[in-house]
Amino acid sequence: MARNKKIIVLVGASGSGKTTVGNELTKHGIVKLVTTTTRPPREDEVEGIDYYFIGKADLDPHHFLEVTCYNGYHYGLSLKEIKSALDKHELVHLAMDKNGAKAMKTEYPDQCLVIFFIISEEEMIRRMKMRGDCQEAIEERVIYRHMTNEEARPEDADFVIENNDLDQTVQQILDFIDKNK
Ligand SMILES: Nc1nc2c(ncn2[C@@H]2O[C@H](COP(=O)(O)OP(=O)(O)O)[C@@H](O)[C@H]2O)c(=O)[nH]1
Ligand SMILES: Nc1ncnc2c1ncn2[C@@H]1O[C@H](COP(=O)(O)OP(=O)(O)O)[C@@H](O)[C@H]1O
Repeated sequence: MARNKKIIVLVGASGSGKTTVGNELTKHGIVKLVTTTTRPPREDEVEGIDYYFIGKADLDPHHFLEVTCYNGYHYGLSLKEIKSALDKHELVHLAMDKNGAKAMKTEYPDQCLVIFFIISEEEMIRRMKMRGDCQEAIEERVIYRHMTNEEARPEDADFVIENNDLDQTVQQILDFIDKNK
């Protein structure tokens, strides 16, 4: 695949801002890759925009570049989604956990740029509350953070950022992408 194509992978704990920053990147013309999940949709999530929502029985791993299990649900990037996007676009982005980022780095070593968001536990909880997550979901994600050492920078991160000021974060990421084109 052409080296000038770039896949921006946003990684970080729940509430760190992957979705919000991803939406801003979309506004800047960077196309979002929509992944598939067995998790039920949140109130404001839209099929085909946030995720492709499917039942567990419908997830055939042969159709996916990778599948991860996060907090009891499966998530995966379909081969169809990535192939069709990379045929048409130079620059794409998506949010993934660390397993997904590793798989993408292995598959697309020259194209993949992993951006890792640092967030304290206190701020993560505050933001999940602000997003409207229920207490149970928040507790599950905090436990998941502890169990998986989610806050540790992944070894394959290309850029690490504290998403405090959204506009600043987006600009820093756009600058980083420009430098690595
Ligand atoms: N490996 C992998 N991770 C994914 C994929 N899609 C989403 N994720 C990640 O799965 C985790 C859980 O996502 P979600 O339930 O939407 O929770 P959120 O992080 O609180 O918004 C997040 O770290 C997502 O970035 C995928 O296709 N593959
Ligand atoms: N830089 C920021 N400052 C303040 N709030 C933010 C910032 N980035 C995101 N948020 C808010 O934090 C919450 C969680 O963000 P979200 O993008 O859903 O995180 P993630 O996709 O990583 O789980 C949302 O309510 C969002 O509006």
